[in-house]
Amino acid sequence: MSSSSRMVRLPRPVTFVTGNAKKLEETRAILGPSIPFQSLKLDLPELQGEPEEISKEKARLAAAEVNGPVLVEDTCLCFNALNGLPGPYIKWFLQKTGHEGLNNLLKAYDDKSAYALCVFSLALGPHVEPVTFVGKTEGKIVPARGPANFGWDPIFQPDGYELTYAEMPIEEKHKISHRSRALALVKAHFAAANYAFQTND
Ligand SMILES: O=c1nc[nH]c2c1ncn2[C@H]1C[C@H](O)[C@@H](COP(=O)(O)OP(=O)(O)OP(=O)(O)O)O1
Ligand SMILES: [Mg+2]
Repeated sequence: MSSSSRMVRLPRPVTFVTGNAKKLEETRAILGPSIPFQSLKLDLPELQGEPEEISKEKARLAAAEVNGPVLVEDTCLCFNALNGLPGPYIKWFLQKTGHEGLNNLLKAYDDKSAYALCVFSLALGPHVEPVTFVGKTEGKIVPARGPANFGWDPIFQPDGYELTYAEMPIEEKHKISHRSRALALVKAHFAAANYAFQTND
């Protein structure tokens, strides 16, 4: 069998759809040239449910919008003392209560442990079932330390580190982050799938 017959041809490169510039920046840095992609800034709806289902539904909506192959991701910050909440609702909790409010949520509990989840979904087109890739990093919630450049980075201290995500050099975050772990699986998927992108040039 020739290698070309095993190729899945896609009409154009994948579009990473996100309204979050920092996600895009990190994803570009982590992927480097490994997967060629375009990006589209679009505020997709904040959905409810389990993380993988939310991410898949985001991909379906994005693929319908783009009418082509898309990559999306949904990020959760889950507190063990709260059985995984705020989880996918972290964006609103952060926006409404801030770093201090998030710490206060755990005041009643000794257990400050938490994990960051990143769920990427790839949909090859509007009518193709999305596939998901999950990356998880365990840590704990601490009073904010470090520059407030990206979301809840100042209050998340990964296990095995004395620094919060915000205090680490970005390369250090990428070594262990929920996002780079999920993207390692995306990369492996692309390497195995041997997609061929038709380009216009
Ligand atoms: O590595 C991270 N370090 C710190 N904060 C982070 C990280 N990754 C996402 N975040 C924040 C952004 C948003 O407040 C929430 C996730 O919500 P989420 O819906 O996935 O992101 P979003 O609405 O900003 O962008 P999108 O258009 O891709 O849905 O956690
Ligand atoms: Mg969102």
